[in-house]
Amino acid sequence: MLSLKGVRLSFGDGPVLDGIDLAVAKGTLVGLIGPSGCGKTTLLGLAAGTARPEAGEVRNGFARTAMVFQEPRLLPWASALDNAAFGLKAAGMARGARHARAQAILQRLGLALRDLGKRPAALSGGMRQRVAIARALAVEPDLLLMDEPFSALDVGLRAELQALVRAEVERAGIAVLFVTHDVTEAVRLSDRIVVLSPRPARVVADLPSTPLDAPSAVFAEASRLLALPQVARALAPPARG
Ligand SMILES: Nc1ncnc2c1ncn2[C@@H]1O[C@H](COP(=O)(O)OP(=O)(O)OP(=O)(O)O)[C@@H](O)[C@H]1O
Repeated sequence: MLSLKGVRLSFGDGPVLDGIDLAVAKGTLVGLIGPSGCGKTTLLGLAAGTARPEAGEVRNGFARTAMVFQEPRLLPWASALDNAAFGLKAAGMARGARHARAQAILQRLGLALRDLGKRPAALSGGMRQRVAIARALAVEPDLLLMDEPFSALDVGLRAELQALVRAEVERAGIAVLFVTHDVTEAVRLSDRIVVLSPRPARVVADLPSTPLDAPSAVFAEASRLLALPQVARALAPPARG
């Protein structure tokens, strides 16, 4: 279980998060939406343990937490296979074993055998993000934190990769907390959708959800959610001025 209770965190220009209460249980997929700049990435940092709250409490009771970012952050000199196996190498796993595990995951995520030896510069953006996701899954996390992991991808590819990731996390019973600006993504992946207010963020809605696949069902549910004022506010484009 990951739990945040009464969490506050400020930067020089005031509080970013204030009074955040949020729990993520084993094996559940929680989508996090909120206005631009409200503190979603900061919240993931607290969950990952890279930041500490100034008030309140963050408890991460999961054994292994892995992270996927919006951009792949791969080692440019290493092959797709070595990038995917990076966490396993760091953990001391022998070369043959780590390559076998990384290869199996890369192939399930849609990489062809011929691509495994290629460096990131020779891969498409979609393939690079598959490698980044494989790197996170290879360490067999029980909590996966993802910060807009599909937002740089084309719409068709996005839906394909969302379905593949959902199959992987459901297969392994991984809990997921992911940030998105795309309500259809939240609907495709989430068991719960948590909505944050503008900065300083707090939780303004915590909505039960059921992961959906059929496009008509996804769009119907997305429209229903967008009719909720908190959701519409969370996904509105940033005000210009
Ligand atoms: N290290 C930092 N120092 C100072 N301010 C920061 C720092 N990191 C983030 N902020 C500020 O905190 C606020 C929240 O940032 P954060 O990246 O968590 O928001 P976000 O909801 O993920 O944004 P977006 O939706 O645009 O990705 C922003 O106003 C940002 O400028």
